[in-house]
Amino acid sequence: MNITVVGAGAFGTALAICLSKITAVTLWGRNGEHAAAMRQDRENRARLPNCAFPDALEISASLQEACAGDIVLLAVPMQQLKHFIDQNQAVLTQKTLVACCKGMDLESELGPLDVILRVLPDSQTALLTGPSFARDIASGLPTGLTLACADEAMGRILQHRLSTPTLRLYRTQDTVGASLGGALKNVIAIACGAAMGAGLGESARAAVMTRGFAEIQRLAVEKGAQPGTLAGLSGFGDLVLTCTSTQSRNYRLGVSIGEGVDFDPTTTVEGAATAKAAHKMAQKEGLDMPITAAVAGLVENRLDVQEAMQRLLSRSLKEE
Ligand SMILES: NC(=O)c1ccc[n+]([C@@H]2O[C@H](COP(=O)([O-])OP(=O)(O)OC[C@H]3O[C@@H](n4cnc5c(N)ncnc54)[C@H](O)[C@@H]3O)[C@@H](O)[C@H]2O)c1
Ligand SMILES: O=P(O)(O)OC[C@H](O)CO
Repeated sequence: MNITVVGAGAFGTALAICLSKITAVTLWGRNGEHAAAMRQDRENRARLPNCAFPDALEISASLQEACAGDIVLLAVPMQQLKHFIDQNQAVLTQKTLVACCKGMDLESELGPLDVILRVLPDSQTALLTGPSFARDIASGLPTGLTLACADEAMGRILQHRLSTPTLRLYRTQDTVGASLGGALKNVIAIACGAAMGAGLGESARAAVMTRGFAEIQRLAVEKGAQPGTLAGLSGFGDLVLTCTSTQSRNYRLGVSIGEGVDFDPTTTVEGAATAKAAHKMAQKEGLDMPITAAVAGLVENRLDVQEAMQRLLSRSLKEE
């Protein structure tokens, strides 16, 4: 049975390359010229250069044609997801929709699955998340991800359909925990990058990462997540990767903020919008999330790193 990957960015391309080694996959991109170039070059030079497509991988610019199978992986940026689902409801009805994006919708503060279900309430949905860089997955390096699906039977099916010899999926029914862990780790990665970019040191980064994890747990548990999910790949695992690697765009945005240099505004950096959405949500819930508030201030240019760190350090002393 065919699997469709929607979104010919770095991550969609990496998943398509990896899965096409075990099953029939069609990668759909919205831009016809880009799709034609990928078909001719047998690689995605724009988003994931030097990762050759397996012969079996099909490329299409027609969503109708690409969505012939039953499973559709959605690898568009979080802030584009609602628009994409709205525009393509007819094609997506009756499909099992696996969101592969990380973040919270800025307008509604919803995660990917709730964004989908608001438009297509009867859809079967799941979330694929966890520590992974597109290039690692495409290169066949060993990777462990979380497949979150509220329906256990469907979760088992997807776990088996989407695992490969190098991509090992763990299953959970806790979609809230998996979603919020993946969304909020990007916010903390921006904070860690900012601390490093400003020369505050690795000890400061470790403190920000750890106290950031406490914030992730606080908000996610309030929203119904299980603490064990946050300790897993989708939470702690992805936090560690994203807060410590210059491969991460969220981390690199933070470094640029800390260094006071410009960052390419066209780069997909999910943590920027998510920081604003999470800050709003925390305020509404009356939750203390000072690092998230600081990152919202940094990305909105209301604060600089020294002010943000001063605010964090001058808070009243407390129990851990
Ligand atoms: N790159 C990674 O290493 C990685 C790893 C894990 C998860 N993710 C997640 O995957 C998601 C996508 O990230 P990416 O790295 O592929 O980003 P990217 O910037 O490389 O690509 C995004 C793609 O989405 C397409 N797109 C944007 N709006 C669209 C729309 N309305 N309709 C159809 N297509 C649209 C763009 O044309 C582009 O091809 C993000 O949520 C990210 O957090 C990325
Ligand atoms: O490049 P980033 O910061 O979007 O991170 C990519 C993945 O989410 C890491 O798991």
